Amino acid sequence: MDVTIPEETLSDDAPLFGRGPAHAWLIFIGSSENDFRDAGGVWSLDNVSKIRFGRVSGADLQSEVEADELAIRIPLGWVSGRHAEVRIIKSGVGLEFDLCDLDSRNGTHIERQAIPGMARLLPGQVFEVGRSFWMIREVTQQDLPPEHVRVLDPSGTSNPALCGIQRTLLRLAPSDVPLLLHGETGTGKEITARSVHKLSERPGAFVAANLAALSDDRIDSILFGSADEDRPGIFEQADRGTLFFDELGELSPAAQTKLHAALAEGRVMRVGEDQPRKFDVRVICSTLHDIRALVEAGKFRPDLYSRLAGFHATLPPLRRRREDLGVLTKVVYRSRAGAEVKIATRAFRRILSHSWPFNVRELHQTLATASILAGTNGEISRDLLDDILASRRDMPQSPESVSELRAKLVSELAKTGGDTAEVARALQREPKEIHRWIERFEIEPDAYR
Ligand SMILES: Nc1ncnc2c1ncn2[C@@H]1O[C@H](COP(=O)(O)OP(=O)(O)OP(=O)(O)O)[C@@H](O)[C@H]1O
Repeated sequence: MDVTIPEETLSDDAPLFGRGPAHAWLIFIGSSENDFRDAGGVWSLDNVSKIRFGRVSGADLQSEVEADELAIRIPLGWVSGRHAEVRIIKSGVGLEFDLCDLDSRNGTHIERQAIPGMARLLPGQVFEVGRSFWMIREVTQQDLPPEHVRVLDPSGTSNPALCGIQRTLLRLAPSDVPLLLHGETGTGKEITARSVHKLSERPGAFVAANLAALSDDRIDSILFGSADEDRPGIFEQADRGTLFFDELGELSPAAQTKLHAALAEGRVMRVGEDQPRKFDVRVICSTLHDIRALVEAGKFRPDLYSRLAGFHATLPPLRRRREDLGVLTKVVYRSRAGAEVKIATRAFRRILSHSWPFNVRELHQTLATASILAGTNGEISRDLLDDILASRRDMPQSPESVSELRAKLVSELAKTGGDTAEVARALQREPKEIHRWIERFEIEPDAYR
């Protein structure tokens, strides 16, 4: 089957060409044949002009640098003794990579296409050497090994952009600098916020709030608490801890004003009380939207933005960090199914070529379902994955029929001028759900503005 990888998945590296001295990493995505052992390994290619791939006996992947050659020895029977090599050429525009098959028994592939002897390999492309999967990434500077950031991300990352973000977040974690985490749904914004809170060693609680789902009249009691009910608001609950606001870009103007006032004053009054209460919170916000664009469009208060975005990080979508798919697959299906489930190599190729529009959450759910449905031999097959991914295309879990739902969504978008927060309120749904439907139906909310 022909698979075309969207160009977007490769583009991480493109802007780096021509920007000073080029550096690159070789990344081992992993192999389902040995349960993703050593997946996520990274080698710097500084001073390396050739990478040689061949087989080794035993269980461990081995590597050795000799002069300017990096020898990678893979413990898989599918790999030939001398299987393939990558020649690295320094050119005026940066680094260039030629992948050569050395007459191997099982061939060498780039994005699932067998290469005819030799082919140009682009950074960000997945290449396959005897059922083991690899990638080269160009990086702007000689970077720290990704092991240094594993403490923040439970599964670790070998993606240079995400390594950089996580390194910065690690350094900022013990401070009270407010963080704004931007990214598509399911990219791990909340999980990142929780990790930052854990590392901050702030003694208070981590409190997650979604103000976008609330009507303006309920916001006061949620933010500030209620004297009648003797209930603290979220600022009090998160005192000396971390307050996580989900979906910042969906805040109504009234909610923005209240939030700004509370943060500026550092104290709140419960509804029905006239005694101010001080709080000390570290704020982390997440958003699907480009808040700076909302500020420029006059839809988000600039003073609130500047108060919340001490550091603004954009978490990459899964399709732009395919080097992490081996590690993420291993972590996810192990935690769901224990060690007894295996993934067929054909199924892992499917995982590598799927675009994962709902990111890590979609990968989690797909593998969780697949682990349960895996046949009596305990193997997740390519056909099973295809069936699960195809079933998702059909519709969100909802009692309404697809056409009814779509019609309602379009009509509310038209009524509200494309205001998704308003649509969520009108349809009594979470804004996140509205965004998932919009993506699923490929609707362009801007067209209704
Ligand atoms: N690096 C990761 N390792 C393991 N699991 C992850 C990782 N990133 C995300 N997940 C999983 O993906 C799911 C979504 O993560 P999370 O809720 O943090 O995403 P989000 O970006 O906040 O999504 P949304 O915008 O829809 O709220 C969770 O089940 C989480 O466990």
